[in-house]
Amino acid sequence: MKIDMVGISKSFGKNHVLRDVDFHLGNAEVHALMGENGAGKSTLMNIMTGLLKADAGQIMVDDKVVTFNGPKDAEEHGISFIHQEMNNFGEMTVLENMFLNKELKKKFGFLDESTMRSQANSIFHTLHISYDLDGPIGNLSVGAQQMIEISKAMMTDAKVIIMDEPTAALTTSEIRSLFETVNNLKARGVSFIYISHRIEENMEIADKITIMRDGHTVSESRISDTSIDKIVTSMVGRDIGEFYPDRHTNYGNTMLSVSHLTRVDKFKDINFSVKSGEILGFSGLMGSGRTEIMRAIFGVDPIDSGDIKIDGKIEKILDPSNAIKQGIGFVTENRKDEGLILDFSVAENIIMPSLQELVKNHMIDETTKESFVDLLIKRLTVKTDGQNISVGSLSGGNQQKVVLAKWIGAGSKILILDEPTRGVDVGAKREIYDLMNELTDRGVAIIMVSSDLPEVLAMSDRIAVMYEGSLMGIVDNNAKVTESDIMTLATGGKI
Ligand SMILES: Nc1ncnc2c1ncn2[C@@H]1O[C@H](COP(=O)(O)OP(=O)(O)OP(=O)(O)O)[C@@H](O)[C@H]1O
Repeated sequence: MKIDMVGISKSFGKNHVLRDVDFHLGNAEVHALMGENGAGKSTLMNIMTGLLKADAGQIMVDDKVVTFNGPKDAEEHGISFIHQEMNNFGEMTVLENMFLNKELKKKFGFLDESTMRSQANSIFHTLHISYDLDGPIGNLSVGAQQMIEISKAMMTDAKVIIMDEPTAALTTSEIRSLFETVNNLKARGVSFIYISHRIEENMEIADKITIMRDGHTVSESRISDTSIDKIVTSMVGRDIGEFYPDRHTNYGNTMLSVSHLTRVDKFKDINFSVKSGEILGFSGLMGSGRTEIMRAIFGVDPIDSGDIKIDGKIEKILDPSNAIKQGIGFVTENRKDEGLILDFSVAENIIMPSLQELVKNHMIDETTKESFVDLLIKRLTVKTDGQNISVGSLSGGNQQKVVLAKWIGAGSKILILDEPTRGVDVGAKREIYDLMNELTDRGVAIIMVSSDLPEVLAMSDRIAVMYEGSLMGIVDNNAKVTESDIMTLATGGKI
């Protein structure tokens, strides 16, 4: 099936998000869609799937003009959207999730469980996967849940599958099996629209690539006719030079140290420290306990034993407000649930941990607040229509920048960044790396949890590697350390 979108425009109020955009998806084709945060990719896809209505333009399926009044219309044409935040109900079983709102019934309204089971198993068979249909879906890894989403799409006989940042939370081997599945389905005639900020992956999996900038399509090319440099330049409209800035280090005192930190079933006997001016990378597979350690340090989860020292003094951090008082900031990996209040404005979110400094005579000093927020929005180049619009209406990458702005504004001395560049475009990534350098130059201690190995190797001064709740080692990062050394430790091996 092929889809052509022609002359698509869309505005939200005064914000012209898409202007006369063309997008062409061929039959049995993997088509990468790239562009900076806020370029309009999700909006375009929301129009293709009937979630939003375009102000102008046409959608054609196999050369026939179609009108989608809602997601059901698009689904009936075989178009399926797998969102980044999957809408699974963790307590429900795999089978229940797969047939949610699409339950098969026998006569008299009884559930036709055996047919549902055999349909689910037959899709699994096609995709060469196998999961326990009766286990809670919440117990599966993100990668496995993604496979279930693809299975769901296949059950609706999808001919076009749109994936938004599908590999952001996947391990290397899960990425391999996802790619295998995509190629497998492509061979059966399914097309994919693949939205990802990871250029190397796009080059590997896609046949074609469309690049958007500021609500326009700037180029469409075959992958074989383009290069990483060309893609980056057309995305940001300029040459950004190297991906990673140089690190120059000048350490001060130890700012944070933990000894024998243990939380039963999550992590055990963790010992490490981080100095002022240092970036300590935290590597490890999904579920290895990295985020759990950070949550405990920030007082979100309790610890069972061990000590946390700040500036050489043992501190009991019982909740996040204690942690903030101790100068700790936490950019969470899960910005939607923990990092931001989506209905609140950009300004309200940014000032949250800094309220005390902005209050004069029991009132927020509005002028100081405005210039404080404005400075941070400019510093982090947050693309927003103003500081008073709701954070929920920003694009994903810009929401991430707001979380960063919040903690930088709070003047944190110890900054924990959990997957700080997930979902962030290349240009903005570079800005975040520059910012990390600037913060460490000012004496901030940074702990960076990241699943992006090139990023860990480029930006960390030392790298701590976790495996199944244990710290396997902390390596000094020098030119000799390789991705495969880190992977060896992360999978329980020794180097
Ligand atoms: N419901 C909405 N109301 C108001 N503005 C919106 C809404 N949805 C999107 N926007 C705006 O449209 C612009 C494009 O957003 P979109 O999510 O399409 O970008 P994107 O290219 O997918 O970005 P990212 O890579 O960060 O996910 C942004 O400026 C965003 O603030």
